[in-house]
This record gives sequence, C-alpha cells and structure tokens, in this order.
Amino acid sequence: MNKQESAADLVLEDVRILRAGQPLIHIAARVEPGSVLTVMGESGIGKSTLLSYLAGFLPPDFSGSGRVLLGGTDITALPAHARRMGLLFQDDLLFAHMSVIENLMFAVPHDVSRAERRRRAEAALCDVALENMETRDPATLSGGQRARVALMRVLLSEPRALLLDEPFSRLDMALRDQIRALVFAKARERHLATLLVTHDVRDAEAAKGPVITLQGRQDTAK
Ligand SMILES: Nc1ncnc2c1ncn2[C@@H]1O[C@H](COP(=O)(O)OP(=O)(O)OP(=O)(O)O)[C@@H](O)[C@H]1O
Repeated sequence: MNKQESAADLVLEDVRILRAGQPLIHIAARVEPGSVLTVMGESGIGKSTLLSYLAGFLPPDFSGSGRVLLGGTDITALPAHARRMGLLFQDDLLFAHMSVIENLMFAVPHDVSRAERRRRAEAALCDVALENMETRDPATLSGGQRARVALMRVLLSEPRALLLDEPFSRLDMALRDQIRALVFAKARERHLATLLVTHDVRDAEAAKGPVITLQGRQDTAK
C-alpha cells in the first residue's frame, strides 16, 4: 500500500443484485481494515456474483444497485481497473508464458520504474521464502508455491481491499491451513478489508471475523 494512503474500510450499502430482472442478493455490510468478512451460502445463491459486483465486472445478465464505499469514497461507478480491489480465485491465474519474477513485476503499477518493479518483486519473493524461484516457469511450482506467488502478485498491485473467491479450496488440508494463515496475516499486516467467499466453515473460523450467510434477499451478519 502506498504510504500516504490510510487503511480503508469496505462498505456495502444496500447492495441489491438482480439476475434477468429477478432479485438475487440483498446485502449490507461493513468490513473493517485488516479484518475478514466471510460470505457463505448454498451453491448458486450468488456469492461469486457479489464479488463481481464489488470488483466492477458484473456479467451482462445481471444488474446491481446500492453503493460500494472504499475508505469513505464511493467507487460504485468506477471501472474495475480503478477500484483497487485485489482478487484471488480458486484458480491462481498465474501467467503461464511469464517466469515467476515476470508475473510479479507485471503486477506492480506500471508508472513505477522497471528497476523498482524488479526490486519490489524480489522482496515479495523473499517475503514468502521463494527467492530461488525467480526464473521458474509457474507450471513447475508446487501448489503451495503457486499460491504464495499468486498472493504476492495481488499484494504488489497495491490493492486497497481483497476479494477472495474460494482461494484455498484446491489445496490439500495441511497446505490449506498454511496458506490461509498467510493470506489472513498479510491482510492484517496491510490493513486490508477482506471479503472471503467460501463453503468451508474452517475458513470462516480461521478468519475470526463476522460471517454472512446469503439466503436470497434476507442477509444478516452473525
Ligand atoms: N455469467 C452468467 N450469466 C448468467 N447467469 C449466471 C452467470 N454466472 C452465474 N450465473 C447464475 O447466477 C447465480 C449465482 O451464481 P454465483 O456463481 O454467483 O453463485 P455462487 O453462490 O458463487 O455459487 P457456487 O458456490 O456454486 O460457486 C447462479 O444461479 C448461476 O447459475
């Protein structure tokens, strides 16, 4: 995060999403900087759609209303690239044609000099004990190594909040605990408001924050 920027809370103000004109979700919530709000609910209820709305790329069949505020600024009308949301999905989406270090450098804002982008990317790799993996092709990394690179790639893009869509679900149990702890630690350290979509109650427990279970149109934080 840019040093001048203060920690940002993420506020969902009366957010309603419709699919083909029919109500799908209605939710209101506030996520504190550095804390994790877990969103659960049965398959197809609209969890991923909610993240798409917050990130600014709702698919064509959907429409949304309500305000999204980040650090007190209304970002509802901003295009996706200007929202500063860091996204992590089930699939890490590392670029297969780039080495590990190139994947990381690409994430750093492009107005930063190449030398500085390289320095930040190297520091990020060091941070997750992957400093000897710079020139590796992502396909040659283990699942845990890929997950760590994907996390650092998101952080290098200087997000102001994190949106996580089942990012741990492809990892086996031991690794899942480890990567989950790392992601939450980084979110806390950087004061990032984090919204986590998951089916796994262990993720929700580890997040130690409020949980919202989507139930169509009546959603409440517990
Ligand atoms: N691009 C799309 N166009 C039309 N309908 C879609 C599209 N993507 C998802 N849907 C539908 O919208 C609803 C919400 O989907 P969404 O993926 O948000 O659910 P989810 O709660 O994340 O489900 P899961 O837990 O299975 O990932 C579902 O009924 C789904 O079939």
